[in-house]
Amino acid sequence: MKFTKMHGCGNDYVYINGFIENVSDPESLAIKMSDRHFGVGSDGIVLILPSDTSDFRMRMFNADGSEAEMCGNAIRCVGKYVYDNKMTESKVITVETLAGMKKLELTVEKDRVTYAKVDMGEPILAPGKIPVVSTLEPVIGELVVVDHQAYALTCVSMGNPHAVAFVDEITDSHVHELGPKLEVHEKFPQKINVEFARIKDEDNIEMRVWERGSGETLACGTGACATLVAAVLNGKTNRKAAVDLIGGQLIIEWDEATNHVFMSGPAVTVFEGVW
Ligand SMILES: N[C@@H](CCC[C@H](N)C(=O)O)C(=O)O
Repeated sequence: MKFTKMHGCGNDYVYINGFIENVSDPESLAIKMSDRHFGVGSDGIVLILPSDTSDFRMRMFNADGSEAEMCGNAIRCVGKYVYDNKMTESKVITVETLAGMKKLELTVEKDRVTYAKVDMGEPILAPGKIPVVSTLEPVIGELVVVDHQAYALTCVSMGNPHAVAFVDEITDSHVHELGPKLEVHEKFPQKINVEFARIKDEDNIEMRVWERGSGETLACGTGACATLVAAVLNGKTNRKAAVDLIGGQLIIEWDEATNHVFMSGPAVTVFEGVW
């Protein structure tokens, strides 16, 4: 089976062209391929498929085999894959996901996609739909207790669930110790992606993530969108800001007129292989 390893800001997935390859058990394939010692090594796998409603369809599986509704870094790479492999000639495409249809505008240099802007749709703020057990709406500063300490979290869904903690300094212990405990906390019935964010100024945010199903990754596109929305809800930034992640930078804008969030960032092919 042919595959392509790609990344967006270091958030790396194995991409499989479902137009020509048949994957019968993507959950276990994701676990095997993602293994960084015995597999290809990735944060998960992404299937690129035909769609009845959009130009293409994507399915995304975390490194533990769980399927996620949406992936911001992966959808930019899907745009690059289909354009670079001449599956479309259009620089504006739509992609069906479990979180609805997303529209991409592709930037092409020397016949290859280098960058993409994605309309990520409206953020979901109702607690029951994120989902989070909370009486607040929007869920700003929900106190979640871990090891007898309360953490104030702002919760946002970008189709997949996120909890954002604003901190003065992001530490390894936040990400590696608190992250996994929050991921499976009883307040989050479908588990949660956890973002730790430091406000640099009103136009710049630093963020690290503990992802549901994959652990720490070098970047999270939906997480960066959720963080910008959380920062605006808390009055900490403007509606457009740069989010600096370990693996690179994403530009996120929460447009007031449409209520849509727009994410712009790079898409990179690393190598192709045969499994
Ligand atoms: N890295 C992704 C998000 C991947 C899915 C996430 N771990 C989940 O389970 O919701 C991104 O770039 O958005």
